Amino acid sequence: MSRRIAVYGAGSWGTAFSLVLADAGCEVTLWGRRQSVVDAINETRRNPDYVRGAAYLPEAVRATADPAEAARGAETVVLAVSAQHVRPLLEEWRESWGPRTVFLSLMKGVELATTKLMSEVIAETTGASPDRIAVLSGPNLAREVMLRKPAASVIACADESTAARIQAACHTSTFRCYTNTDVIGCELGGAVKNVIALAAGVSDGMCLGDNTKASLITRGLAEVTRLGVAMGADPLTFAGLAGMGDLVATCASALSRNYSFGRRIGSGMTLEETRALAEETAEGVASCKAVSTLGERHGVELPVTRAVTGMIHEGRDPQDVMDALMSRAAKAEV
Ligand SMILES: NC(=O)c1ccc[n+]([C@@H]2O[C@H](COP(=O)([O-])OP(=O)(O)OC[C@H]3O[C@@H](n4cnc5c(N)ncnc54)[C@H](O)[C@@H]3O)[C@@H](O)[C@H]2O)c1
Ligand SMILES: O=P(O)(O)OC[C@H](O)CO
Repeated sequence: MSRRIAVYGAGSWGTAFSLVLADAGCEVTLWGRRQSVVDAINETRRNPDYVRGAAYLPEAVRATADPAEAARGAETVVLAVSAQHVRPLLEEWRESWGPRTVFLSLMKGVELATTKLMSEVIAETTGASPDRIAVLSGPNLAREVMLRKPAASVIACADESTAARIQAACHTSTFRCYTNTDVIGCELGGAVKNVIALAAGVSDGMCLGDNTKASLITRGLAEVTRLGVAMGADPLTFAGLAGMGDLVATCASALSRNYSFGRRIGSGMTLEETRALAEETAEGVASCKAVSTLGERHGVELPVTRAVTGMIHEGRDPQDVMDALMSRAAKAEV
């Protein structure tokens, strides 16, 4: 008998990940907020609002706008809405899930109001224990995954057997999943790479060149590793798919919303103009501020994250921010 899985969020990643689950043999119920998106998926097997022109969804994916219907019979709940909006949704939906439901977060963000990671928000709102909460993170641009181009990812859970069960539900010939027990490291890697991708985009928007971008990415990796270690993560996680892997994909791809957002800022657009053009979720825009706060709380310096926060939340000029980064005191690399 195939496994039934509920995916909440019919945006880019929820839709593409539903295709992966169906390819792996699962029956998927995909919850979408808007009835028009749900109808389009059921009638055309495509999601024109988010992943235009991509592959057709398999018949094993059925969409609904009713969260309770999505939950029916599902042993695993996959969460793919924007990080800043998930808490009230979980509070609204939690009654429809059973006491043994396993949660898998696909979200890459830190809650601005509380500086909580998504696994913490899930634990607080649902009461689930750590062995029932997993996260998936890695270099996974939705459009490429939807076209079944080969990709890899990490599933992290404190309980190895839970991670292995989820791995079995989404491992396919084009989507290769690894397991890990470092939930904090994988989540931080996914959230902070969005912030560094904003910086990489700004750099490209300013035509600063590849040396600048490589330096920002590498020093960004150093700062997320420092923060992760201070928060209890394994530093090796950041050398893996959820760290370096996702930085490479996101900081170099025009498909990345965070990179594109930063690029527009760097090329001289105002924040308001940039926001108006961003149709989908660029999580780093809110998360940079939350990550800055985490750095202050843990006594960890995060110069690139601070620079991005300065540009996005404090109206600082990109050129001034770059000059300030370069004029920091000279120091040892590690
Ligand atoms: N798109 C990707 O390539 C990709 C890959 C890996 C991880 N992610 C992560 O997955 C998460 C979802 O991203 P996405 O790309 O699917 O975003 P998206 O913008 O394509 O879709 C966002 C989803 O959240 C829902 N949503 C947004 N605001 C809401 C609100 N106020 N109330 C209720 N629902 C709301 C939308 O209806 C939609 O289903 C993000 O945390 C993102 O960082 C995205
Ligand atoms: O489009 P972005 O910037 O949200 O990035 C998408 C994925 O997280 C890449 O792994």
